Amino acid sequence: MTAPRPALPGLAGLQGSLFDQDSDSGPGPLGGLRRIMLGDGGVGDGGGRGADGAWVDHLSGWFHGADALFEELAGCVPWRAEEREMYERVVAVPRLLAYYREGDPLPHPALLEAREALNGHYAPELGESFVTAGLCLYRDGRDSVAWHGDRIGRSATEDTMVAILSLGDPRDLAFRPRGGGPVGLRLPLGHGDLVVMGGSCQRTWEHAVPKTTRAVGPRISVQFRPRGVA
Ligand SMILES: O=C(O)CCC(=O)C(=O)O
Ligand SMILES: [Fe+2]
Repeated sequence: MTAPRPALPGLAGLQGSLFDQDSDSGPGPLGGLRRIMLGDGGVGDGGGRGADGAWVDHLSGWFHGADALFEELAGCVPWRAEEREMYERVVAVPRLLAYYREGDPLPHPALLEAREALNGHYAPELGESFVTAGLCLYRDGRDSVAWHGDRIGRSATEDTMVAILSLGDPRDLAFRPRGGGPVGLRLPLGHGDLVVMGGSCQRTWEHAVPKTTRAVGPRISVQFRPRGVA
């Protein structure tokens, strides 16, 4: 039996030692980004998969003052519980959500700075800008997101990018080839980390945040996407 949980996490769950004390939150330089190729000779290529042009960029500790940002987002974002049709069934989504469409004011100025920094770095390669922001709150290790690709809209047929700022307790972001198979990459996302999924990643690979029995507190994921990608 699962214990009932409050709609919002208690911030007491946060481990103080994990967080820096800087109250001014913002993105740092992107020079330290590391690109990991998926398939095609990269990770998860055990089955001799052909070139699929999927990649993931990762940068640990991109954000400074990430604890202040976490607390402000946890407290001021209008988090919603949702149901979603998945595999032709309606299921409760085990995480809380908020969505900012193109042109909507973002809930914190540091997220605007993050988006500007990402656009400055990636727009030449992406050919457009990140414009929407999806926020997810994983209250504890029972919250998760199942295997999926962000394939609603243009990303069903075109290469694109989805950039994620991870805040709060660490959780793994796992990757496997579309349709199943062994996990090709398990990326532990820490407080203030940046991960960017690019190329054909949404079409040819799936990602998930698996449930964990580890004692983890809340995590917030901020996903920046271009127009028409969800
Ligand atoms: O929690 C994350 O960082 C991943 C979220 C995700 O994959 C999604 O919302 O599409
Ligand atoms: Fe996703």
